[in-house]
Amino acid sequence: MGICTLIVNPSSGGEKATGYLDLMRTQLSERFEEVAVKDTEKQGDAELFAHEAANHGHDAVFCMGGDGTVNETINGLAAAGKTVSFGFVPLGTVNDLARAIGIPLEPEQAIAMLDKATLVDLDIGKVNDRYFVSNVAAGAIPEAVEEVSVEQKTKYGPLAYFIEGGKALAKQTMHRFRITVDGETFTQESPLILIALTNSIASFESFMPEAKVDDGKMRMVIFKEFNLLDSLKLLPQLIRGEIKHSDTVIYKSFKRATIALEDGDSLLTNVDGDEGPAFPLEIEVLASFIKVYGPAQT
Ligand SMILES: Nc1ncnc2c1ncn2[C@@H]1O[C@H](COP(=O)(O)OP(=O)(O)OP(=O)(O)O)[C@@H](O)[C@H]1O
Repeated sequence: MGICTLIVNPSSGGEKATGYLDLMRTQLSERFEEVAVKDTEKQGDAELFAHEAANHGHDAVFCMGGDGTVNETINGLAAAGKTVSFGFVPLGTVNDLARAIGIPLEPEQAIAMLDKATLVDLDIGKVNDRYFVSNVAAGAIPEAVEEVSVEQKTKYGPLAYFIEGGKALAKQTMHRFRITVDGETFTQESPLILIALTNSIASFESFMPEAKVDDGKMRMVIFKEFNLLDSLKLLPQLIRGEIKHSDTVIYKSFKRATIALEDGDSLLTNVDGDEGPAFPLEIEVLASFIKVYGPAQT
């Protein structure tokens, strides 16, 4: 048995969370003798609540929310450095970690899954002083993602990111990066660098099919300057999950990397869907760092 904390972001996914609270509380009561529910009110609350729960010796921390809430909860747990199990009900637009682990995207099913859930190992990433569970992006796409409005998300769902991202890539703003990947240093001009910890990026599950949640590695995809013909070649490769074979990208599988911006521009980064740290970036994978409730293995 034991004690758990349930962090709820009432604003996530069009204010769906509160409607599932009773169901989730009942489910957790089957496993834990005490369930402490904490509602978030603003940015940083989920991180603080997770950190407190870990320091108070709670056995597990769950959250209900989108990727932002999941990221904050992981940051709170990782910074506390205690062994606390993690679980979540995906309520956002994108839900990349849920897709990677195989947690149902339908909240009722995700809650029901906890009945027979098993704890699985999960790699997490660290970029400068922040932790992440899914991806880091630098370049045109992160600049564009900041522009996606709540109205666009509601109307188009994850497609909103692709529309804005596609428009931004078409503009082809190149930046000069100095990159070190597991000891190898090179310089490359690129409009976009993506670092993926799991298979799914912006809800696109076949982006990196070879990425497993506990393989102790990350993948870096550095897009080269490309013309219309290149992008027509790239699209089917993307859809088939073969981006690593594309000659329009440089692909690296790695454990540790640094990325510096050489051309003096400032450039936004995006970490798990929200604005990330400034350059230079120091990135590393923390293999099997946390245990997460996932579907029972058959
Ligand atoms: N009570 C609240 N009211 C409004 N905003 C909140 C509240 N609590 C937390 N937040 C904000 O919600 C953000 C996280 O939202 P989250 O990503 O979980 O859901 P979402 O935006 O619906 O999902 P997605 O990003 O997948 O669209 C936090 O960064 C925080 O700023």
